[in-house]
Amino acid sequence: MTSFVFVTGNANKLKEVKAILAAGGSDIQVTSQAIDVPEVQGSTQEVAIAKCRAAAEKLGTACVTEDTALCFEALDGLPGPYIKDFMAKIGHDGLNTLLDGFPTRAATALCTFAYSPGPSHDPILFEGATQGTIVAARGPTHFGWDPIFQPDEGGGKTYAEMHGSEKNLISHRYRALEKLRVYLSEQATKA
Ligand SMILES: O=c1[nH]c(=O)c2ncn([C@@H]3O[C@H](COP(=O)(O)OP(=O)(O)OP(=O)(O)O)[C@@H](O)[C@H]3O)c2[nH]1
Ligand SMILES: [Mg+2]
Repeated sequence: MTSFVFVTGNANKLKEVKAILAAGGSDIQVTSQAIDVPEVQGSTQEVAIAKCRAAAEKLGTACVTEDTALCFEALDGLPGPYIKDFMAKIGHDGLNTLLDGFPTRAATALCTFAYSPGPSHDPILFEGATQGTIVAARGPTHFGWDPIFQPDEGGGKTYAEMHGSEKNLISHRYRALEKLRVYLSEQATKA
């Protein structure tokens, strides 16, 4: 059996991670720690590495962190890793308005899990992406920008309109977590 400490302050992320692993029949046990770690500016990979490194130093043990970015094609990938601040300041309507006048509303939801074997080690990254379109908000509003992201594979529904089990089959988080799961299973077999 494998386990990891997931450093996140986001209850929705934790819930989805547990649901995705359970749906896949994985025996990986997840415990969570809501410690505050700084998030630097930079590429999604630089942000993920710095956050995981800081979390491992603070915890003094191996850990997993996760960063989610929402990248607009028309804006060359922005807001990207800064989506949290954009959501907080301009919300669903503002994010839609931002794209008015551009030829495309295409967007990529990008999830980056980072695994650190412990302090002073380089974190390893696992990325997952889901392509979609930014639309006027539809569906329940309990998780971030779910109501304005309509994945290409979602049969016309936004993430928010999907049942959790539906989102978890095609989501950026599912795709990245699957790579982490395979890596941890391989490590456990080697040990
Ligand atoms: O609609 C959504 N569907 C998702 O699947 C999803 N995953 C993350 N987010 C939001 O995007 C920002 C990422 O920032 P983020 O990666 O720094 O996360 P966070 O600060 O909330 O938690 P953490 O850093 O403690 O893990 C935050 O506003 C999250 O709420 C999502 N919104
Ligand atoms: Mg964060």
